[in-house]
Amino acid sequence: MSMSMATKDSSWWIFTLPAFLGSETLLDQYIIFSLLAAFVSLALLTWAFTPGGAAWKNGRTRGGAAAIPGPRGLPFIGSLFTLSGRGCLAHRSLAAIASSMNAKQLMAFSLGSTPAVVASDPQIAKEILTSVHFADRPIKQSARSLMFSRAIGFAPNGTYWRLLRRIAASHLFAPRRIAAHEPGRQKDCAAMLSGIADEQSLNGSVTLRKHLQAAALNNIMGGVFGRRYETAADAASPEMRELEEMVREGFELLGAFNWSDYLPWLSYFYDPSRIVERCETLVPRVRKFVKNIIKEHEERSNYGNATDIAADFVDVLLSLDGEEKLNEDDMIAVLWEMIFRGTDTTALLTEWIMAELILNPEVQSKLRKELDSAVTAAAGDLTDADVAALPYLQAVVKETLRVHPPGPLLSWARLSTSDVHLSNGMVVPAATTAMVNMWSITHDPAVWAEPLVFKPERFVAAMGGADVDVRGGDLRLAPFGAGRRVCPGKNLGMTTVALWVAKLVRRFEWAADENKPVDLSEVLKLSCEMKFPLTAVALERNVLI
Ligand code: HEM
Repeated sequence: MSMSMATKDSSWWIFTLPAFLGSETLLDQYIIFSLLAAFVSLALLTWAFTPGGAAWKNGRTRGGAAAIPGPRGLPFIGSLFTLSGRGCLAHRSLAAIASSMNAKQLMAFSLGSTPAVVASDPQIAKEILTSVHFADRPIKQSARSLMFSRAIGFAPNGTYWRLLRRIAASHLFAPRRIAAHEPGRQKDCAAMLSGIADEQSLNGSVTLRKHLQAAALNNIMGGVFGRRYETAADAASPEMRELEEMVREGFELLGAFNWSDYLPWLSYFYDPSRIVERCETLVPRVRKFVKNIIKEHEERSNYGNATDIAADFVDVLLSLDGEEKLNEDDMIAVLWEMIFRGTDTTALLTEWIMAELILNPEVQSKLRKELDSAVTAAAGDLTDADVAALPYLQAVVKETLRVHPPGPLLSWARLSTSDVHLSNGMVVPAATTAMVNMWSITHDPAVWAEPLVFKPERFVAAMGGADVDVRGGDLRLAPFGAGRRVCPGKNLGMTTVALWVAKLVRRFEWAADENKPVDLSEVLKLSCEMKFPLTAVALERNVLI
């Protein structure tokens, strides 16, 4: 009897739902269920018929004469997995998808509810980076929490951002300011070389990264804060420890992939890396640290002297008057940002260069020959000016920027502020996040012959190569971006790296460590760095440096 009842009416359990869900009537439940089902079906249907995924609904990819192709990704989250995950190399995954979909010029994809495009073609990349409608950036939650929305990199395009760029351009990055800080740079470099020599004689090999990071931090701290940590005691001081720890934590927070940036509702209950909490802990530490330095400058009260060519950037900011005067929080944001932008990029680019020089001994000896004859000609130590005039050295730096661009997706994306019409007939709608896959362009055989071969000669005019402008003028190789938001630190970065490489190669012969062969695997964090820090044998040469 009970058996037949069960078979006759197998939906009896529905009548128990109101009790479980605490609802008064069954009708409520049906309505909720139907609405939910309708919503999910609609979302799935939208997703199924939308190139680029759900964030591109309502035909947003088809605003121009040509539609923007792109992968649908997964329902609701779109292509988030392409960018997230441990060991994920987003530049390579995006390049592979763009190539398979014939979407190198421009590809649409969805990052949760955020519509995004990526250009892997020099012409379209140029149009995006130089467009006035792409002069904003989307800002991550961590960057906003760490005050970066008031710093140069994330400040929206407008009066405040233009003011910051102008101040930085004339007081921090102008060629004469860079030249004025050369003595400090030479000192940091000399300290790095002796640290390397000591480690080599102690261990028989050198792990280069920590030496480069310390020199990079000192270089920025010197130019920006007027403070260097030169002696062993300085380097081990609690202040330096605190600084290093804050920088490391900041890098981790800014580099971490945060799902809530693209699925904002997740932030209410899912924050596995505790990003919000960690930012809240870090900010007061940063404030205290930077405020102390500002206070010391104020007490010295000679910042009226900021026109002094060797003044540091704190002096300059303190000396601003009237409408240009920044409040304390803005100053902290701007100063703190410089440390983040300026340290890892120069250190990790130099590490890639040294790795390539070890793997390509013939390039290393050719470079050393050029350096040795330059020292003879300069009748003394190598200066920034000598180094800038060495074509092979400059070509080695450029070739490394090509093979290992530190920001393979140019690090910080752009945001369109109105519809942008491109020369290929496509239209990028307003409020779209745009990336440029510089790595894909620099590895494209249609753009560069034998793209996987490390060949600095391709940049030396006298060796049949091309003199390519890497500072934003030629989108075949624009590792510093281009347009009005191009990297303002490009000259400082190039000068520093070229000087370091010149001195490293002149003072030591570099060879692979047999126990730890050079491994060019990448890891993409805030920038793209060597996954396994470079360890090498540095044999001291008998030269005056
Ligand atoms: C090898 C060294 C470096 C590389 C490869 C690099 C790369 C980049 C890239 C790709 C961008 C985005 C550009 C764009 O959107 O078009 C950028 C922006 C920026 N970089 Fe650099 N950078 C380097 C060194 C530096 C240094 C040394 C500093 C400062 C001390 C610096 C400060 C900045 C700032 C403030 C921005 C934001 C500009 C804005 O949004 O207006 N960079 N950098």
